[in-house]
Amino acid sequence: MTDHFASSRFVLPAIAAVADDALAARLQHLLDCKTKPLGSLGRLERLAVQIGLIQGRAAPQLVQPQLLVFAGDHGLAEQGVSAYPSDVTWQMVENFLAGGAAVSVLARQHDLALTVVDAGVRHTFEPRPGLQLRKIAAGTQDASSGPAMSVAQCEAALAAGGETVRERPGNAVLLGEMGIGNTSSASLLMARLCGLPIEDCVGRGTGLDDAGLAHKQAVLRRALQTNQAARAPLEVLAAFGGFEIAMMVGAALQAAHERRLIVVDGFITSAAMLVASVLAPSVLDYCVFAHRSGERGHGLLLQHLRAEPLLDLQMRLGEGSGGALAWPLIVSSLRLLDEMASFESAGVSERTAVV
Ligand SMILES: O=C(O)c1ccc[n+]([C@@H]2O[C@H](COP(=O)([O-])O)[C@@H](O)[C@H]2O)c1
Ligand SMILES: Cc1cc2nc[nH]c2cc1C
Repeated sequence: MTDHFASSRFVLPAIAAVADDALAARLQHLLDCKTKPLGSLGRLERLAVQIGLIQGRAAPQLVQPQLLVFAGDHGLAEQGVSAYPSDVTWQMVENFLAGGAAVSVLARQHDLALTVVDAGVRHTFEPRPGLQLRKIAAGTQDASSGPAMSVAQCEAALAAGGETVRERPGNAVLLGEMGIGNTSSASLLMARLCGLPIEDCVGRGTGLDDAGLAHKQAVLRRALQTNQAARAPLEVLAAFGGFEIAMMVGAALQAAHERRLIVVDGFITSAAMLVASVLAPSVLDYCVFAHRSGERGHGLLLQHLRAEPLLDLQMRLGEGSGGALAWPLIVSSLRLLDEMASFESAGVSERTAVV
């Protein structure tokens, strides 16, 4: 346990750093022996090495990938910081479950087990398969007039996120989210934890126009001012909130503890990984950042995390859609490591030594 948790019920899971120079060299050697010019699989080679290190073996495999979409509502949305009304959050949860959302299509296409988690939606859902009811409260409080949630609620959300992962099988989790107003939460977390001007961290979210963006910036400046005193990681998370964001933090910490691969989606999911990395820096060893979202601020956040996203499709949808799209690339990196012939086995001439 670290100091942050001195008086808390949430226990930070132990996370091992994945550094193993001998295994990294072995994995790279295996890739270098494959029938291809040295290094020619580029980013896919680093990906295969990373997953090998996470699993601590030279023949890594991915089994039963779990796509977890955490949903929550935001009191801050009442300040007009989104182009859409809060009701879209619960309506989209229904759409995820009915199979009609982008992430539902992609999860089907790529055989990803999709679970939607009600982290704090302002709506009562009927229980059904594929839906986990873990509501902390019916939406957060308005962060422009006080903390979005109490520290106790924040801890409960972290714990619930961890339990969601613990209960699921497999060795890979893809994280996604749904919550009208949550780009505001993500921007506030980024500004406070990275020490950046809020203007560099704010974008148009679901599609604000210029006036809407200016208004959003003014509201977020007020939220930062109101929560001026929040500096410790858990206080910052509680102040700027998002029950779905806090649950993604807990889910990532638990996944890394269990040495599972974590596939990170867009801006909001990355902000959750920022919080997780402040609590436990080695969590980033377990993360693959699926894409650079079109949301202003995401590029800078990825730079801050020293993350190298796999894709840039100018998407800004969330839901875990970027993670689901990156999944086949991740699988391919391991198939290439496993199945490609070596120069020796295929009888192909090796690189000529330059004299
Ligand atoms: O993933 C992203 O980068 C991303 C960028 C912009 C918007 N979103 C999605 O849009 C919603 C938040 O946007 P907003 O404008 O309501 O703050 C939320 O449901 C997110 O999943 C997601
Ligand atoms: C329709 C809609 C779908 C979404 N999916 C994730 N965020 C979203 C926001 C809106 C508005």
